[in-house]
Amino acid sequence: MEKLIFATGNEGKMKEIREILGRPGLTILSQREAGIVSDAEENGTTFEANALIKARAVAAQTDALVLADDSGLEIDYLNGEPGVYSARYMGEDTPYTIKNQKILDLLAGVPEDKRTARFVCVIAAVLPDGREFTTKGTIEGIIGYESRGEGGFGYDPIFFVPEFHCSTAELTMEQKNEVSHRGKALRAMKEVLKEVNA
Ligand SMILES: O=c1[nH]c(=O)c2ncn([C@@H]3O[C@H](COP(=O)(O)OP(=O)(O)OP(=O)(O)O)[C@@H](O)[C@H]3O)c2[nH]1
Ligand SMILES: [Mg+2]
Repeated sequence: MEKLIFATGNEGKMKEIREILGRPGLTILSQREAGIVSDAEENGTTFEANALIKARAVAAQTDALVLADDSGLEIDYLNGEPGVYSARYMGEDTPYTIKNQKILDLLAGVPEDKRTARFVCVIAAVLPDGREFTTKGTIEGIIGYESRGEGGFGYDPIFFVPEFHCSTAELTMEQKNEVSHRGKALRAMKEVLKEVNA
């Protein structure tokens, strides 16, 4: 595993991925850095399906190992929404300040024990020989009463982790990666790839 291409267009994910998987001797390229344009349509209904769709679309254009991340925020009070549609919730180009405020408004007056939520991340790998693997990671938390913090990306300012008493946007990247859905799924994938000698 000397080179891998990550099938994502999300720079926030890419930063975390480099921090979690990075080691001397391993080149990690985003699909853009690899010069690959993906035509993946994320039309699956599960994180697993969409992660595989993204990984396969890039793998079809390279001989390198390809990984992809499909992730999202499940809010129990909203019946699991936005879930697999997290990036598209209220429109892909709508700023997260607006999306986050909308969620805070939808949960106005809802008591803490009903504000439970989780981030979910599925990592898919497509190996040069065609084998495919997926791993999953989650982090449980609650939707806060206000946006807090500047770190991370997306919904991080409204996602509070009880053991840290703050939002994931208030954690350092190192702290977030240690406990996050993405950190867990990527470390599990590292083990899988080691086992299959990829
Ligand atoms: O605050 C957050 N902290 C996180 O750690 C996190 N992980 C996922 N998300 C949300 O879920 C969508 C994924 O959707 P997604 O997997 O389709 O990714 P994407 O469209 O952004 O990029 P790509 O990888 O598909 O190119 C993202 O855009 C975010 O809205 C997060 N929000
Ligand atoms: Mg996407």
